[in-house]
Parts: sequence; C-alpha cells; structure tokens
Amino acid sequence: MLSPGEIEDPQITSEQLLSLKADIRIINMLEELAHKHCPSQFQDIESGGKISKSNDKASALIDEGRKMFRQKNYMKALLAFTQSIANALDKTEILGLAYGGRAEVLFQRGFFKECLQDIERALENNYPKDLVGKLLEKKTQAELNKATQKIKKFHEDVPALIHPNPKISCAADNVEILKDDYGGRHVVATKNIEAGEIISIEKPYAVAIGTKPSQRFLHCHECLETCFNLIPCPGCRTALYCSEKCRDTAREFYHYSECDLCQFDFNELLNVKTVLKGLKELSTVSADVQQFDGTMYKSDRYEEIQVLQTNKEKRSVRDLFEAANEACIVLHFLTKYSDFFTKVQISSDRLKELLFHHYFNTTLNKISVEKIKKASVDTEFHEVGEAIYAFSSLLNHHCYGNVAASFYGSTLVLRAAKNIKTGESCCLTYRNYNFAEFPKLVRSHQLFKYYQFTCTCQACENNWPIFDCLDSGDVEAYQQLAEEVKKALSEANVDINGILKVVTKKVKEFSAAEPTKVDVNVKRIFCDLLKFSGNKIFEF
Ligand SMILES: C[S@@+](CC[C@H](N)C(=O)[O-])C[C@H]1O[C@@H](n2cnc3c(N)ncnc32)[C@H](O)[C@@H]1O
Repeated sequence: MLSPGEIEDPQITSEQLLSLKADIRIINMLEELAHKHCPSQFQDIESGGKISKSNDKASALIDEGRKMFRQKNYMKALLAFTQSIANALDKTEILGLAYGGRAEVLFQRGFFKECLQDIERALENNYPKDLVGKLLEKKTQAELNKATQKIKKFHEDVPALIHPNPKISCAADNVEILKDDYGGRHVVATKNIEAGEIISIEKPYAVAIGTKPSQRFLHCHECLETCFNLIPCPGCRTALYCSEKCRDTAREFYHYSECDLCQFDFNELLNVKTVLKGLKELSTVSADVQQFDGTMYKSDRYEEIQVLQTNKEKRSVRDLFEAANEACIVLHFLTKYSDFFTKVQISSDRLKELLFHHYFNTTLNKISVEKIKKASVDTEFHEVGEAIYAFSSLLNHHCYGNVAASFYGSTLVLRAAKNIKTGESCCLTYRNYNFAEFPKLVRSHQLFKYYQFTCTCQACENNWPIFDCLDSGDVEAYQQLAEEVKKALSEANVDINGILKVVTKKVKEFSAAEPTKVDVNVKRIFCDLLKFSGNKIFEF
C-alpha cells in the first residue's frame, strides 16, 4: 500500500484540504494524488493473489498438528488444527480429519464437551470411513468423562442492571450525557456513586479480533468469547466463530461482503465492519424505528455510532491521506470482487465518504477488549481485539480516572473506581496514560497524538508528580492488604468477593487530594479485582 510519505506535497496543507468542506472533494483530491504518485497500488495488492481456502495448506497444518500432539505441545497442536479447519474446503475429508485431530487434543486436555462437538463435525464432513470406528470409540469415552469436565464457562455471568436509566439503554440511572464546548459530550453522575457501583453494561456495535494466533484462533470473531473449538466461515479462510449463531449473525450484518475482502488479507478492519453493519441496518430497519428521536440512547443503533466524534478538522494531511487512501482501496475491492452493490443501495461516492468518516470515528472511539492473566498484586493484560461502543465512548479522559472497565466476552461493564460525587464527570484513563506512570509531558504528547486534545484534568493542572515522588501514605496498612490480596488469589483459595469487599472499603476512604503511593496501588488492585469475574486467560 502507498505510504503517506510518498505523496507528501508541500503544496497541500490540511487547512487547504479542509477548506474543500465536503469529504468527497477531499477524498477525490487525495485520490488523484495517489493515482499520480503510485498508479499501480491496486494492482500491487491484486498481484498478491486472492488467498482462498486450500486443502493443500489444510493438509500441511494437520501434519503440523499431529506432530505437536505427539510432542505433547497441546496448545500448538490446537492452533494448527484450528488453522487447518479455517483453510479446509467445506464438506471435504480434509476438514473432517482436521476436526478429528482437534477432537483428540480436546479430549487429552479434558474439554470433553468441545471434543464431542468436534467429533460430530468430523462425521458431518466426510471423515474417512475406515477411521470412523476409532472416532466413535473416542466419542464413547468423552461421553463417559463429560461430567468430570472442570472448566464449564470462561467467565462469571454478566451482572444485571438493577436500576436502568430511562434515557440510556445500557446505563444505570446514576448518570446522564451532557455536552460542553471544551470536552464535547461526556458522562456525568446524577447522584453520588459509590466505588464498585455499576455505571453501564454495554454490548459493542462492532468488534475486530486481533491478528495474533493467540487472538484469532482462540476467540470467536463475533462475540470475542474464548473458544477452543471454533468453526469456520465456509467462504473465507479468515473468520472463525464459537457457534453457528455467531457465524450467521456475522454473515447477516457485515460478513456478507467482508468475506470477499478477507480473501485479500484486509484483516477484519473495525471501521469497514462498522460501515457494512450500519448500511445493512439502515437498509433493513423500517423508517419509523430508524428515526433517531433522541428519547433513548441505544447501543445497537447505527445513528449513535455515526455521530461519535471524529476530530477530522484537527487531523494532519498524513491522516487525511491515509483515510482517503483506505476508503478508495476498500471501495475498489468491494466493487471488483464482491456483489456488495447488489445488496446495498448506495453510490460509490457516499460509500467512500462513509469509509473516510469511520476511519476517524473508529480510531478515536475504539476501545481495546482485554483479558486478565491471574496474578496477585501485579496483573498482566492481553488484548483480544478492539470494539466500538456507543455509550462507553462518550466517557472523557482523566489522568487519574474514576471509572474501571471490565470485559465479559465483548460486553463492557463500567464501574466506579472510587466514590464519584453528583455532578462529577465519569472518566476513563485512555490507553492507561495515568499520571503515576507517565510524566505530564509524555501524557500530553500522546493524548494529543491519538485524541487531539490538551488534558486539563486535576493531575495535569496541579502537576501531580509521578509515582516515585508521591507521598508514601500508610505503607504498613498497605503491606497487610497486599498480603491479604495475594492469599485470596492464591490457587488454593480464590476468594474474589471476600477480598473485593476489603479493598472496596479502603477505596471508599480515599480523599479528594493528591493521591499517595498507597492510594495509587490500592486503586490499581481494586480495578484489577473488578476484572477477575470477566475475561481471564485459561491454561490449556
Ligand atoms: C472518545 S471521545 C470522548 C467523547 C467525546 N467528548 C464526544 O463528544 O464524543 C474522545 C474525544 O473527547 C474529547 N476529550 C476527551 N477527554 C477530554 C478531556 N479531558 N478534555 C478535553 N477533551 C476531551 C477529545 O476531543 C477526544 O478526542
């Protein structure tokens, strides 16, 4: 793909581009430049070839899976068989063999329910007749062992909203959405909220799985739940799902055309998914329901997503170019290689504009979906993917945020990370740019780079020092608490709720003044503990 540096033209400034006003005029001007400087970029991508499913590749991956299984490297075996399943052609013996191989691995690791599902799938996909007898023996053994399976679900149930907000579908009745000239829309407490209280429980509008094998071969690409026996999209070798339900939902709402893009290695772009889903929604929902009347803020409606901030007017030429270039490339491939325009009534120019708009809208509002690795006072996080949320995106940034995020699959639960007073803004700490870890200069630079604003939070205005220079606080009491946390989270004695009560009590005692080292540590432990009932990493 053409890099923005290659079209850097001293004649153009972002002011001149933005003075063209209409997005389509900006995109067309940048497209013209791209054609002038790199006329072959579409062909370059096309010459990489359409990478479709291949039984040769699938067969090689089965061999790899078997080798890993013999070496007792069960995780690598699982990844190889799942990749083989993604590559194998539907209803072929190779697909049957890949399911059969994975069933063996799942049996070995005690995932009997998943093993039984894969045995059924192997049988439905032409598993070789001479090997069926052995597979059925495994089935009998798995049936016998099913009741002994230890891990039945990968996280606690998503909590319930006890007092729903009458105006925001995913929120509790303790917040409202306000708007001002400086920070735009933001979320404000309408009553005193105690540390730990739920603010919202929100499902994403769209998600995009990460690109690493540990992300894409162990999680559903639609709901981001952990799954050790994913099933493939029958059309491309990219998308994998935890169930037929997720596969069908994805196909209905965005994969209907994304599937054709996947074959050119456009790896699940969040902005493209959002546009495809939005267009499908607009074309299928009746005009009455579609009308955004402002009485209820909804998380599953495109209007809410479309009007999320873009900061387009503050972007550099480089950013504008990248967005325009991506929009033109996606349009080219959709036009040439999919039947998108027979499914959705829209002009090419309008589609380009929407892709351009959502490029910015997504980069500014996307939230990273995390998993937590069990530890005591030093918790590790791993990203599963990225998602876009209509309400949670409205929380502004604070370098010592008062809201904690936990994920259950892709469902995002926001809770107060300390006591929040009526009228106070509810804020997250974007990309974890917190005052204790990053000096003000670094925070300002990064926040401006990613979000185009200058932070004026208490920590920035009052120049709070970084962790090492803070007052210590009651260290003795902290050490005692840290020991209790360690004990409560030790393998033999996991008692999240008990220890959470103890830590919540401490967090509620925080004063409004500059935090001490102990305050910062206790708040971090508190936020981590809130996450323990959500996504976790499981040993396989
Ligand atoms: C994810 S959005 C938050 C919602 C946004 N305020 C809106 O109106 O849609 C991020 C953008 O909000 C604004 N913002 C967030 N935190 C801010 C803060 N502390 N001060 C000023 N602007 C802020 C910036 O424009 C930033 O790019």
